[in-house]
Amino acid sequence: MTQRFEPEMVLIDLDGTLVDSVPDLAHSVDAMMTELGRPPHGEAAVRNWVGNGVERLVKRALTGSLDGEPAAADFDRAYPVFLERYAAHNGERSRLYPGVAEGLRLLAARGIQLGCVTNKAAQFTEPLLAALGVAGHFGIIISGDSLPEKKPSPLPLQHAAQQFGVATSDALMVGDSISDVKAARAAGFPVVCVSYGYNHGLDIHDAEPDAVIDSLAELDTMLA
Ligand SMILES: O=C(O)COP(=O)(O)O
Ligand SMILES: [Mg+2]
Repeated sequence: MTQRFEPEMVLIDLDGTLVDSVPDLAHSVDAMMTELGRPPHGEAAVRNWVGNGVERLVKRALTGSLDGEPAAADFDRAYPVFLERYAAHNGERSRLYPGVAEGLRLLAARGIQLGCVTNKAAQFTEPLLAALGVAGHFGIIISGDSLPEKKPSPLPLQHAAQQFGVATSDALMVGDSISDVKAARAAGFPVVCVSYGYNHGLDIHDAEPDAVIDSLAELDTMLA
């Protein structure tokens, strides 16, 4: 039986859900690596490293591993280079995934309140949403550094629900990664994941979201 949802508010993740931002992130990571005199990683590696914020991305690039901790001096040298490169190139090669523009329109047409909850730093989130022409859909935008904790903490989701005056049971989280599922579960939100995003190279079905969709437009078929 198809799962049915009846949300008053839908919170949507950014990287890997609304936007394929890896081309710009990988370009900036590789520009940083080159500037540090180190070999570039390429898009395929960077794709598995996105989703826990830009600091963690830079640490992953420096160590070549998901949980690696570089020497503080290496990080302090690399991080500002990455920030400067990404600020200059954010949005250039990034695109909305197919079905996103239509999916947002369908949600808005139902009168559902929309928020964007991302681990991306605020300095990059707002220009990216604006450049892709979708910023106006979101009544709230919560970035990775907007609050003391980011996903997988439930805090950003709880904060958005509170701002909209919506009970967590009347909310829905839509994301692409295990962090979105963990944050939603901890906040008491139902959660739907997209099949196409970034989940550190793992199948998102293994995280056991309530449903998996192949495009944001497909969500409309699951709403009561
Ligand atoms: O890792 C990031 O910077 C952003 O990730 P998110 O939009 O998928 O939360
Ligand atoms: Mg994501």
